[in-house]
Amino acid sequence: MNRELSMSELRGASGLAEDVSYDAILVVGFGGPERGEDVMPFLENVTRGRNVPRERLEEVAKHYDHFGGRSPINDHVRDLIAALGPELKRHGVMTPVYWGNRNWHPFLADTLKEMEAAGVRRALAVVLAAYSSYSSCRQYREDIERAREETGAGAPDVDKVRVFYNHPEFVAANADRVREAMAKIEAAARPAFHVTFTAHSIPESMARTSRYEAQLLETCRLVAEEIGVPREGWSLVYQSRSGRPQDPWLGPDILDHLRDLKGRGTAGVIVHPIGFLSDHMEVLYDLDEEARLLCEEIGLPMVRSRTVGTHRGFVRMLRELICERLAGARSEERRSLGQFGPSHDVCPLDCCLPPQRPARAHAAT
Ligand SMILES: CC1=C(CCC(=O)O)c2cc3nc(cc4[nH]c(cc5[nH]c(cc1n2)c(C)c5CCC(=O)O)c(CCC(=O)O)c4C)C(CCC(=O)O)=C3C
Ligand SMILES: [Fe+2]
Repeated sequence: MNRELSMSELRGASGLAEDVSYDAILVVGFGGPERGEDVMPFLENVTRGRNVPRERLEEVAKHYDHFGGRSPINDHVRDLIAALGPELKRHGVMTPVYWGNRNWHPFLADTLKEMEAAGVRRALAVVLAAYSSYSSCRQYREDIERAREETGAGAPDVDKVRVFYNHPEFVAANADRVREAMAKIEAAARPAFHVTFTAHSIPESMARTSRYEAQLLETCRLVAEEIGVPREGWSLVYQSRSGRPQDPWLGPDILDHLRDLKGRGTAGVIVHPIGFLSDHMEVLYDLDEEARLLCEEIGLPMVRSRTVGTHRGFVRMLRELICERLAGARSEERRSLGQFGPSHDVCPLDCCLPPQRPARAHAAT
């Protein structure tokens, strides 16, 4: 069988009475700094072992400094959990909700220790990333495993909910956000506006080991369909490119795309960050500062649409993803739209493998 066995399958295979229940939910975030002195240590955590040049780090540090060293992302997760808890209770789910981040406090390892102390044996992780890639799937799982090792023998088992890019509630929530943005444009001008979906760029070597691009395109297509925008009326582009300039990353870059739209005589643009779940630093800086400034320079009217954030439908979807797992592996309720079907609960062994990093064979001359 070409996939990792979950603890429940292992227990099932051993013939022991199978307990498919989880005794905690673990929300897993990216993490972000909340004060100036945390910016550099945070950036070092994010980029450890990753081929990101020092100059890029210093540049990104300035983005954070621009906002007083505070990323809003942790507040967004606090708000999301504050909405998710009552939503679960309304549906009879009393399971406690914990929160741990990959790159900043509260760190996963600290949360797992707290969970162990509270007697949690088995947790269901809600990873706050909608699409599959090494960065947005496997790296979260690796970081959870590292945190479990750090916690020791008593660390809870952690399974992860499926990626939800094609969940009807996710598509509908994104469509709603684009409609909100459209409402800000005068009705007569609206049809001439282009809808530009943006996502975090990743190295092409990373894109090759996952379904990131295909999933993004699918979500864009489904959202465009829901809001009635024809194929020529929308584009998927990429933002927040990092890494070394000589390594190819997914494009087109949003800034080149905006210039191109202007060149084609487009009346205006709605920019929707479909690749992100909240209006965090990559949205506030790379879109609201950088892209907006360019649009002002070239005279292209731009409306930035909001991410799903705490949209009620998005919160409902998270509750549904949790409930379908609590209901047991054989649950028939796995909603999805489009051509790909619901993604797997348990990642196959080759899911979102790390990119092949260029290795230096001999000293550069
Ligand atoms: C696919 C993807 C998502 C979406 C899925 C998900 O949400 O997980 C995402 C989200 C985010 N990325 C974020 C921040 C950063 N990402 C960086 C760097 C990188 N991201 C990458 C990919 C992604 N990133 C990659 C391939 C790199 C290169 C280094 C590496 O190979 O890992 C860097 C380093 C500096 C730089 O930009 O060079 C920072 C600071 C924040 C927090 C914002 C805040 O603080 O408010 C969030 C939510
Ligand atoms: Fe990132």
